[in-house]
Amino acid sequence: VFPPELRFAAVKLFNKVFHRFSSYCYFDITEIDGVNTNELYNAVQLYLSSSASLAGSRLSLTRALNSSAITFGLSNNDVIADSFNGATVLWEHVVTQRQSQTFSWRPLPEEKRGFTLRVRKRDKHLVLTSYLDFVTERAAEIRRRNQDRLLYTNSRGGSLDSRGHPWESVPFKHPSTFDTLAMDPDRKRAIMDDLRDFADGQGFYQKTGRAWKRGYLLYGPPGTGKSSMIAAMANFLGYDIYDLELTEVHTNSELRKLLMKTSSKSIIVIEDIDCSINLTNRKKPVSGSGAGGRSYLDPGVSTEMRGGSGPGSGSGEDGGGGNTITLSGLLNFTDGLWSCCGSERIFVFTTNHIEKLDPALLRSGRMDMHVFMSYCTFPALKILLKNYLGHDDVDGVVLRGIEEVIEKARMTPADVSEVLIKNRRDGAKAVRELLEVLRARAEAKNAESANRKGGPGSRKSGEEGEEEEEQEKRALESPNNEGVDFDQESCKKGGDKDRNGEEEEEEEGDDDVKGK
Ligand SMILES: Nc1ncnc2c1ncn2[C@@H]1O[C@H](COP(=O)(O)OP(=O)(O)OP(=O)(O)O)[C@@H](O)[C@H]1O
Ligand SMILES: [Mg+2]
Repeated sequence: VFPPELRFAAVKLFNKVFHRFSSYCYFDITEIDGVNTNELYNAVQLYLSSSASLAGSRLSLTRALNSSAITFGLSNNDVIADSFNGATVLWEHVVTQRQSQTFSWRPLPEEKRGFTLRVRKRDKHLVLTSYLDFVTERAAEIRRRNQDRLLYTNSRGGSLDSRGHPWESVPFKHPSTFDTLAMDPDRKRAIMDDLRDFADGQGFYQKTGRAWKRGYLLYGPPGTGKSSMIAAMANFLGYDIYDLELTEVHTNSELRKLLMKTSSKSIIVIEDIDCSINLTNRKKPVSGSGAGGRSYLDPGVSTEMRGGSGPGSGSGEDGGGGNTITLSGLLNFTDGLWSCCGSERIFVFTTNHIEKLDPALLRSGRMDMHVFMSYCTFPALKILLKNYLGHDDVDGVVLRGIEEVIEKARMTPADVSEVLIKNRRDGAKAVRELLEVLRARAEAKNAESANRKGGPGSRKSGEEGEEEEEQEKRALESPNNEGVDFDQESCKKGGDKDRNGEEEEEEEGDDDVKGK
């Protein structure tokens, strides 16, 4: 009856009058904004999934790729109220059919989805300044919690994937936690506290002008739980892991690019740092680098490096021809200007031979914590018993026997685990056998040291002895030896001076000496 223009004008007028007298204003958050996905839409959806979980009348359930958790969401055209700092807001999930004739460069979903947020006009400012930020932050947190952690690797030798990413990822499902990690409970607690302080330390790092990152150096014999510790750290903090294979990285700039593509809240791991990097003189590209180029750090070269590897030396040079990673490149990677693109990152280096590392890597502030992973101690053994047998109330006599010999036997937690796994169905037998093995080992060690005192001719007693002898020899030969001690000294001093309450664990220094 009415001409369309008149109808349109009437609706417009009505809306205007309605809005003038209404005490609410409305915000539309559509799923697709032009051609881009609207991040805020996803954030709101996730946020509501946590608060809506029980209050809503009708909920939709989703499970994301790689996730083990189910999230709740608002169903189509359903409404839910939320409150924030005294303001009440109303969310409506609006779903309409999309007209099919619209042209688009990329296929759009058939439904047009969006959230409409209704707020009182007087709360508008609060909502725009704080509430939406709060929603976005909460969503990020939920996303992290729901998503299984990822383990990234750069093992493709520098090639990029279809999205231009140098890292490849798989879901990270390592079951190691600090509960199952066998080590001295006090040291374990200290590490957990340190990690917790780090994760909560945004304000501290801001205030002190430090990049929000932390370095851990885990060292000790094979099978003492260095890799397990890294997994436990990731599970404890809920961080992703970037396992950096240095032999696959060819230049310093490649290394920098890899770093730039890591996300915050992650652990960047370089395992066996002493073997995986060919630390070379900056001006002398070494042909042996690359996939097969695993070589031990040459002490001569490292001495040469030491002169030029002070804090200021790592200023981004790509080693002459630019085809090899240098120590300075690595140092830049860990604590140059580039290390702070992104934040909240932990660097973990592991090594079986700390004495082979260049002092520049060990200097204070670079690797904040030096953690010695030692042979199995009695408290650590108790944790292993609990892990593998389900309890640690073992026959008192056997337990005392074990306590007596365990330090002398110098068995790694991996070796102890092996014995326990083999007999895990029969706990009593497992510990009896463990005691036997420990005694045999302790005796062997005793005999060995007696032989050693007897002179060089009588030294070679089995593989073990040889290996230990080898290690010892290397430790003696290594010019970095004083470097380590000096470093730890300066670490402690640095801790007093500028790292308020973040000082090293003193006992590690002692352990370190013991370890050699
Ligand atoms: N401290 C420990 N607590 C619990 N389990 C341990 C511990 N140390 C070793 N293990 C067991 O031994 C196995 C090997 O340990 P892991 O890989 O962590 O050793 P590692 O120190 O990284 O050795 P490597 O130096 O050879 O890399 C693990 O699968 C784990 O089950
Ligand atoms: Mg390991």
